[in-house]
Amino acid sequence: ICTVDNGLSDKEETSQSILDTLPRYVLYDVNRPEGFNLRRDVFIRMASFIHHMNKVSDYHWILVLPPWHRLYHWRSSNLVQDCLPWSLFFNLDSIKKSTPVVELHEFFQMNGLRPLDAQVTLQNFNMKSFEQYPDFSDKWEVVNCKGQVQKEFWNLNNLTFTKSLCISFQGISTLLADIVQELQPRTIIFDHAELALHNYYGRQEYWMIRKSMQFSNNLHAIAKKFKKINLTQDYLCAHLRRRDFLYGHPSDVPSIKDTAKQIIEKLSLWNDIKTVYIATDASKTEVEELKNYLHPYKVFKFEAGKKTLNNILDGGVAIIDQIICSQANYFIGTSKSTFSFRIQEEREILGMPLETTFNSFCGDNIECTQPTKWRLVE
Ligand SMILES: C[C@@H]1O[C@H](OP(=O)(O)OP(=O)(O)OC[C@H]2O[C@@H](n3cnc4c(=O)[nH]c(N)nc43)[C@H](O)[C@@H]2O)[C@@H](O)[C@H](O)[C@@H]1O
Repeated sequence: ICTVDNGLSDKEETSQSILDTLPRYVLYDVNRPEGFNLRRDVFIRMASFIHHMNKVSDYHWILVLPPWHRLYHWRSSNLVQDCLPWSLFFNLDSIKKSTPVVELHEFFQMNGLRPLDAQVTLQNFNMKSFEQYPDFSDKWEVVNCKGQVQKEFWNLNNLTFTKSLCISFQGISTLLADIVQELQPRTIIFDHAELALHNYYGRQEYWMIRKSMQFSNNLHAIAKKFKKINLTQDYLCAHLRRRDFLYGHPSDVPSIKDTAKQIIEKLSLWNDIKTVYIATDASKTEVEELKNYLHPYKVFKFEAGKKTLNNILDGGVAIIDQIICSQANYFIGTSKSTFSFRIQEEREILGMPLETTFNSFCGDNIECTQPTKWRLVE
């Protein structure tokens, strides 16, 4: 989807009066190592910014969905996982009902090879070492670039920019409107969009955009089929985030033995549940070890066959895990994992009872606090 095929070139002149009637576009990208579910959160912030622009500006603004591109956590090295459209994972009709968005290839059909008017790389303000009380006020400032500025987004050498600048940024995503007001671009790309914070986290607008992010019908159908065959009774879903979490958040990740112990403790409180569904990025060996500890409970895990994996890729498999966990009778997730947060949100949207949703594993022998209950606001 990252090709330009309509033949429009940057040489084509369009008169100012026509330009004034055309929509304007915001593109964005996120810090490379960030995972899928943090990126979903950044989308909400950028969508909120577009809503704001469409309230305050004379132009119609459209958000260009950044293609999914070789995420660090997608581990199947035999699959090509570049430049994937959002429609592979999400129901675009649903997203479009709440926010004006286009896929990158649709943007190219409209813009051709014209350079983007502006590339803005967001960066943090330098903290002065003597600053005892950091200043958290919303602010931005054009500055010298701190490090390397991304030159090729999504490996596309045909995406060029007329102007490129770095901006120290601290504040909510709607503050980006001031930058747009200053630069007056028709097309602009923000890099490191994750630095722009939520406008109203957990409020009405947040949930309106969040609800629109439904997964694709195809992924729902695969999850439904798996459940129909395997999960015929009430089940508990456990999301075990491991791999980089083992050293990133060691005190939040229990050993496999303790994970089993904590699952069995929960099951003992819910007499009707005798089946466990495991969603995890753990290795096969760890999953087998867990299954042994959980014996004689029935334990299931979704494994995509070769053909299915080729179609839905690693990202699709992860979403199927999330769909199945969202619909479970009881959910226990990994503290601080956005993968688990998104499941909890989905369960709120589905109206699952509170006590079955906001539960997390604790590290071995640690009395941990349970997750904040971010309730849905209509
Ligand atoms: C330490 C931080 O962790 C953050 O991860 P965290 O919030 O859990 O959640 P995500 O941002 O989604 O990144 C974790 C990725 O790991 C895979 N993964 C994790 N759990 C599962 C699972 O149960 N099933 C399947 N199939 N895949 C899983 C999946 O690709 C997922 O998008 C990252 O966003 C940050 O970049 C950073 O790495």
